[in-house]
Amino acid sequence: MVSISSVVQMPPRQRLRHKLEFFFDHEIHQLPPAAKAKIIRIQVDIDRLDPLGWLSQQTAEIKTYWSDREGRFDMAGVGATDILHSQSTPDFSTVFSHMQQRLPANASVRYYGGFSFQPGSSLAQQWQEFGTYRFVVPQFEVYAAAGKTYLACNFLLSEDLPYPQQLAALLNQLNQLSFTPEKPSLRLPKVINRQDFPSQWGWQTMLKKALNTLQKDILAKIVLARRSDFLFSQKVEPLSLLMAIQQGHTRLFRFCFQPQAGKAFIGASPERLYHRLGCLLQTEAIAGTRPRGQFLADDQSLGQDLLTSEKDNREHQFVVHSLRESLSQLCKLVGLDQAPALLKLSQVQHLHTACNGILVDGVDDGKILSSLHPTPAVGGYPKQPAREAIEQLEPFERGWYAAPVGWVGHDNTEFAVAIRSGLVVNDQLSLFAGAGIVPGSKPRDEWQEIENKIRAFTTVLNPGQNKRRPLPIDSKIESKIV
Ligand SMILES: C=C(O[C@@H]1C=C(C(=O)O)C=C[C@H]1O)C(=O)O
Ligand SMILES: [Mg+2]
Repeated sequence: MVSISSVVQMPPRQRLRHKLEFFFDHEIHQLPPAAKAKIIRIQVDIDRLDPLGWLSQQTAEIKTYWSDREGRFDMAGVGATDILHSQSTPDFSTVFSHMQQRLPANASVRYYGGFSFQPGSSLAQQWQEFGTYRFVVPQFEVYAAAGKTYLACNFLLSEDLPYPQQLAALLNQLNQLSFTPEKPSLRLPKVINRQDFPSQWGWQTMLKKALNTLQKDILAKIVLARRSDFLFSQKVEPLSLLMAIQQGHTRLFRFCFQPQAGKAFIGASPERLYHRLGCLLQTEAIAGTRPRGQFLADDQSLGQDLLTSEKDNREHQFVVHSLRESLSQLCKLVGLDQAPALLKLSQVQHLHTACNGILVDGVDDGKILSSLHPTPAVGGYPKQPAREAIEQLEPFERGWYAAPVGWVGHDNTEFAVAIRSGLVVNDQLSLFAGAGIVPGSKPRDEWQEIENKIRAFTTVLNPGQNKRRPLPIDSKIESKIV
């Protein structure tokens, strides 16, 4: 028997091992049968540890990272206790209810993952492992919240194996984790080639077609994206790239979904699709863009220009209008900002409108997600013709770009919109970003707008290029009436 004081001083692995052994020896027998069918989480407090840095040192194939925009928690996950994964069209409500059945009433147990942008369409080869949806409960987590760090183990009990064997399997996995004090490497291999899809010339042609359709058709806004492929001199570590693009204290959703070694979808998105806590729903419109200025004065004048731009406000209002439409169906009470404010990020500034609601009884995540996604911030308006036009016009498949990614908890769900994101496959990175096209859009300006949006990535890929003085990154949204 180990005394309490010696347990406190033990390194993380031993502490978790003792707690797991204690659980299997004593506590498991008192568990009600209903609890045995759900995910069980055993966790210990550990000394402060950066979850992302820790994750980058793990050798596991399956890795998951999620960092909350509001700074509520950071989760670095290794392995998978449960995986929901499919290549076919999902029924959203069934996917969510499957997760809910296995989630215990423990707020920190979550499924992490997402859906593809067009879950109704087949997936290109490079997105197969991600599927039309993929959600994972990590086997082990380094989890940081409210100034504390934890090491946690999640597991499902099996009825077919004796408990000692199940414990032994978990301890074996625990032994594979690494806890080295070394600082993770931020070094990225050299970029040896960049190719854009479409090319700048192809973009002009594509936008001409889109602008023609906007004139003739019922389509009022379409968001078109570009893919920029980077080839590195050697394999690139997705988490090193994610660490490298962490700039200042910008409030972003940062994520990495790595279903297998050498393949990961990473990103740092400013945009929330929705957050649900019980019946409280939070969503937002983010659309309309200017770069950040070099100096405070031109930064402010770019912001002012954005707030008063007729074209950007038009782009923005399609999103607001569509949110209003969706929330009028989903909610019994809706609150919306009266006018857009500026959201300042490290490289660009956007128009932002916050939107909240109280859900009608019985509205589940499946209904919320299928009603909101894709918002006209990443799809277009009206939604269906916009989706079809995107499929026709874009020369690549979006896969998980601009799709809902996030987590599902016991009575709490959050999805971000997976923009400012990239797919890493061994020595290649495909970066994605798009721009809202409305009548009056100029192909060259929209090309540049996208270039600005991926600058958080491109500055770290080409060190020395695009250097500019960092301006204050305002974490709060500057309220101004247009
Ligand atoms: C589609 C993207 O961004 C969206 C398009 C914006 C715009 O066109 O002004 C602004 C923010 C996002 O809603 C992207 O970054 O890929
Ligand atoms: Mg725009």
